Amino acid sequence: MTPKAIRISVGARTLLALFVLGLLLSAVSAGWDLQQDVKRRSQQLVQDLDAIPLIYASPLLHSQGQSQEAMQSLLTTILRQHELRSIELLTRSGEQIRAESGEVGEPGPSAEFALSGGGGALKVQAQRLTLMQMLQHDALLRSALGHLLFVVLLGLLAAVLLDRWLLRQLRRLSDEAHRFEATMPPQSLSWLEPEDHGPQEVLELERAFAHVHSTLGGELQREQTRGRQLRDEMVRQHQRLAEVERSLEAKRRELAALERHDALTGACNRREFEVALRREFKRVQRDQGRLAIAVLDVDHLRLYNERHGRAAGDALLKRLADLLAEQFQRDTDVVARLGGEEFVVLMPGLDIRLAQERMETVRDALRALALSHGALPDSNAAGLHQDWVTVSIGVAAYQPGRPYLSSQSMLQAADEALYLAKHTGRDRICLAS
Ligand SMILES: Nc1nc2c(ncn2[C@@H]2O[C@H](COP(=O)(O)OP(=O)(O)OP(=O)(O)O)[C@@H](O)[C@H]2O)c(=O)[nH]1
Repeated sequence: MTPKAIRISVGARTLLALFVLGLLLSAVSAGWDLQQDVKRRSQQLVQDLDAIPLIYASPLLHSQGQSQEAMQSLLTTILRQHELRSIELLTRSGEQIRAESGEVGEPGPSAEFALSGGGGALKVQAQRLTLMQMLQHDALLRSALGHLLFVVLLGLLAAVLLDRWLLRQLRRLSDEAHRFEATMPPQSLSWLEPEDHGPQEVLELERAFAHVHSTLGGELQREQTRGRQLRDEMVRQHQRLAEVERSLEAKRRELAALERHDALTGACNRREFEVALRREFKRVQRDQGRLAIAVLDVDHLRLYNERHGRAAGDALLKRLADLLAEQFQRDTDVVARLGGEEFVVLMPGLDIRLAQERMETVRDALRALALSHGALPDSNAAGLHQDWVTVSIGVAAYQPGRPYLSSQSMLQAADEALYLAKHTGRDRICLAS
């Protein structure tokens, strides 16, 4: 087993972390002690300065009776002995003698003393010691600082190891959790680098994470499948609804057509005709144009029904409606069944003569069909009647010089003309007067 293969538990790593913390605390404490020591040394320096006049009062007084070189030598000795920056003696005769260490850098504290017995004054200035100077002079301090550095380095090393062994893997696990995508397959241990040997707890955490991942993924897939099925069902229902709507629309159109057309013959019904008549009548009144109406009635339909049956009578009515539809194909023409065996044709733009001509054409076309009646009352009376189905027609027209007050009075005039045609022998056209 290589050293890398040894797994270190989270507990051990926590201990390591506590150790690092302890080291750091020791380092801080040592740094604090060092600072206090420096402060103490500064105070000591001031006290040393105060002691100088007391220690050297007598030699200084005595030296003033000697040569300047002797005084200079004494000052230099004191300077070196106490590691001063400078020392200056003002003799009682007013002479000024000075000795300097020649050190550069920041000056330390200074003090001035009057020498007892009228021996003049002494001015001293200490040298402020830098950390390096202190270290040079103090072996104990050097040793303390060395230990402090060692502890700090050890702490840093331990922190790096802690980060590599625990925190980095926890960070990766956290990243993985952020990138969590339930629809993607779980990545198992792939997020650990091959050379990584994470703590057991982290591996178990990762396994638990992968388990939750795969469970959620499965659940999500089931939900997605259910969602798809619901969507498909909705599409099917939507299509069914659309089919029902289409069929409803077709029925509605059929119904609308039935509302406007006669079920047996397919011609317009009475209501549709009346709407058209009112519309065209207003127009002709406004434009002072022409509008003709012809009312047609099958002659002796009752007898025909009795002879051939009602279904044959229906077929006859349908035949007549088709004939009229063929004859009147303009957009403005309206062919309608008023009820029973009675039809009406609305002919905008035609005066009474033209309408009569068109009706003659209808009669010719009906005759050309040669629909045998077979039950006409006088069919056997030679020369009076042919044995064909015939129609009687009454025609009325709105035209200049022949206006009607209303569409109804115009229709009534056509009806009266039809009545006349019926009562003057049928199979003919009568014009409204
Ligand atoms: N087959 C069929 N017959 C109908 C229809 N509507 C009405 N009739 C018949 O048409 C006949 C109309 O009879 P009448 O009013 O006496 O008129 P007619 O027999 O045609 O004689 P005239 O009109 O005087 O020439 C009745 O017998 C009705 O039953 C229908 O839709 N189909």
